[in-house]
Amino acid sequence: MPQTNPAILVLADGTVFRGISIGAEGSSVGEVVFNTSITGYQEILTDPSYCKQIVTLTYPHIGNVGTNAEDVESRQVFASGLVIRDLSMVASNFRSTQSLSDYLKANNVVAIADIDTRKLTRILRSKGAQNGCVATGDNVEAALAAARGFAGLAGMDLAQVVTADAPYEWKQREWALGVGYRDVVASKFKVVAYDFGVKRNILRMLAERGCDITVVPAKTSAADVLAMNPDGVFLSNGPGDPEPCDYAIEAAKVFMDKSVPLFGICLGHQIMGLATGAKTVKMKFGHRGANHPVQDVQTKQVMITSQNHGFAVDAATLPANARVTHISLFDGTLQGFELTDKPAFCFQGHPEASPGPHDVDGLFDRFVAMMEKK
Ligand SMILES: NC(=O)CC[C@H](N)C(=O)O
Repeated sequence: MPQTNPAILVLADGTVFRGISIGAEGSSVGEVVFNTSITGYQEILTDPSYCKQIVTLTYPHIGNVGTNAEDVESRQVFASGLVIRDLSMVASNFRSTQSLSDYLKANNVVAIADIDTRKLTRILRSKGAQNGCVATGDNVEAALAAARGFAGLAGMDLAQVVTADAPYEWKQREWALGVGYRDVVASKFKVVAYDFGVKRNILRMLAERGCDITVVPAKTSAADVLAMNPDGVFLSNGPGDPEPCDYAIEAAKVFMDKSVPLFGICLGHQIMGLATGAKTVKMKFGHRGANHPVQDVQTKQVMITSQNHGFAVDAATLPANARVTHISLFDGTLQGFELTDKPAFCFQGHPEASPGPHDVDGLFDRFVAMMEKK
């Protein structure tokens, strides 16, 4: 038998799960959430929107394809911890360069396996998301105190924490088998993308469609962006509560006012909602997974989407010039809207997938068409 180190996950309500450590030594706090995706653990770990969240994967068997240097959505792991049922004993994939456990250790991520993730998920679903602490060892009291000491995500502006320090150019297109990543050769549109915690696959999908992209830090003013003379502005996904991101909400108002083609995803969608005067709310346990049905309310078409959010725009508070375009078929919450008098639209889920289905990637084409028209 290989040697195993004990680890615990303690929820703020006092529930204790005992398992084994499969990552770094130490402890970590955050909001405990669950994701129902079957694949894509490396993309999930490196999605900046998981900053200050401990991610539970409901799929029971994780790690079977190992990890590699390509399947990353940002510069580092952002999830505050990983919780799984069973770690695969072997990593078997032609692209794998490191086992999941070694990857977690190398990236200093505290992670626990061998716990009843079904029980945990049922607790989170019935009581709602709650704060927790994952730690190596068995100091339940310290972990409980840490879990209860975590302030929670409501009111937390994390976009300014994870964003890039300085602007940079993005050239990389989508990954292709046997080729890997290639760079854009000729581009048609100049896009400025706000980095609130941007996932790389969004940038890759824009580059694939002929966009020359300058990524800018979260607090870049609208005036500085307009001085770059963009054909369109993109507002990215990101962690935390959208409401305190007043700098971004102000910038979005300016782009709407000046009729600059504007596209927002996830946190970007919530920021656009707030910019129209609508309100956002914290959801009970949010949406995280790669199998969420979303309906286009005009065509009635149902698409299976990738999701990762814990806040939502309250559709009832949207102004008269906003038209609801998409709703979640799980709970009826708002999934997308557009302005009827401005070239601006947004989506709550993740059209870039990574991981997940590509049913909604037409939204990227829509953004390009909007810039073309302009
Ligand atoms: N993926 C995202 O952009 C998440 C947005 C926001 N942090 C939320 O949880 O709702």
